[in-house]
Amino acid sequence: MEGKVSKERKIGIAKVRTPGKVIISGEHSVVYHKSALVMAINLFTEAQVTVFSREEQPPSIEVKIFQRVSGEVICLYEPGETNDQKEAKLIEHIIQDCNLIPQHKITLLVEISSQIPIGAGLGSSAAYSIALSGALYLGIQLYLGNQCNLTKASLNHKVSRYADVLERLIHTNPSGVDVAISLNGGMLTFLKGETPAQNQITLLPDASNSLNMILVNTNKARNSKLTIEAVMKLRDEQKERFENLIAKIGKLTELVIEQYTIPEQQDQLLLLQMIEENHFLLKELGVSCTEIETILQILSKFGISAKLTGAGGGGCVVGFITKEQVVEDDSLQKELKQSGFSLFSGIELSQGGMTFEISTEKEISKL
Ligand SMILES: Nc1ncnc2c1ncn2[C@@H]1O[C@H](COP(=O)(O)OP(=O)(O)O)[C@@H](O)[C@H]1O
Ligand SMILES: C[C@@](O)(CCOP(=O)(O)O)CC(=O)O
Repeated sequence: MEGKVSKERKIGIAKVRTPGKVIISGEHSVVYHKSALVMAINLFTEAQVTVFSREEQPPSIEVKIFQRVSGEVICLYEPGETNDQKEAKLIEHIIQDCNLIPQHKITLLVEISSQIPIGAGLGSSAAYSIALSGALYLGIQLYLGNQCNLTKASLNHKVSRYADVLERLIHTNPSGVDVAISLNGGMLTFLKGETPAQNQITLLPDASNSLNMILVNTNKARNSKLTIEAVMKLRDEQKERFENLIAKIGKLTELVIEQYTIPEQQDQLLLLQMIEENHFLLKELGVSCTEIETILQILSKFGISAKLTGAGGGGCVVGFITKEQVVEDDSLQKELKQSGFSLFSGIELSQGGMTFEISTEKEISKL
């Protein structure tokens, strides 16, 4: 990619890395101001930006976005023909917010790479929004020579606002929970406020629970936007039924949060029952599908309590077992595979959230 910009002076490189997530309880109801419990997982999206200052005319701020998928490089965004794209709107927003005047001659080459499957309910859109926003912001700061003034807090603040802009363009009405967990990492509870500034985020540093978690992908790609819109349709067409279901999921989630935060109240079997009840309510809300139900049946044969995670309609199922429970992994894997599903291996909590690395000609700094 560098060959394309040989007449330009390289200023530096910045990298942003941020995790995906699993919603333990509260998907959909979180959009309607009920609490959600969510954890970051060890699958990451990374964006690397290389910053060039151009010498030749005309002045302009050029951004190109590439994605690396299985060794192949695909162009996601180039200036010119694709200006109605969501990425173009984000770039415009960040340029304005950074007061970058068009007299500048700057090229930002962004390369995205991701371990998070897209459209699987594991927060790929939020991780993409954060990684891209962070890379663009850091690229501009590098160009302006402002990198020494950056603090982690100010970066988090900027990136959460920018990522929210892109998430709104990808989804219809995101709650903000995915951006919050990806930025912070670990485990947290999230309550949507009337404005994003009023969102309540409570980090759960010591949230340890005696349950083990497994993750299964239906391999049925779907779009969160459509599922969120289907729930909005239910709200508009069957108000009472919708409100009843959202209230029940909200209450159940509060009880699940207690299980994770009040050690004296921990009751593994009760928690497993609540996971199953949560799935039943999500199914009633209309966001399950045949593939998810088939996975639930398979998992139940192995004694695993499970629910869909994320927007539903496809995507992933999260299953829980007690530490004492023994599951025949090979048989489970075989049965899931035969039906076209995949069991993730090695998925665990990611304590860290978004991280940055900046390198100029002279220095390397990590934030
Ligand atoms: N790594 C990525 N690169 C480019 N776009 C992405 C990436 N991840 C997510 N997206 C965008 O987000 C959309 C999927 O988001 P969504 O339906 O919410 O699924 P998920 O549950 O995985 O977040 C994609 O259609 C695409 O527009
Ligand atoms: C359905 C919802 O609660 C979670 C969506 O998660 P995902 O996009 O499927 O990863 C929507 C939201 O909170 O914005």
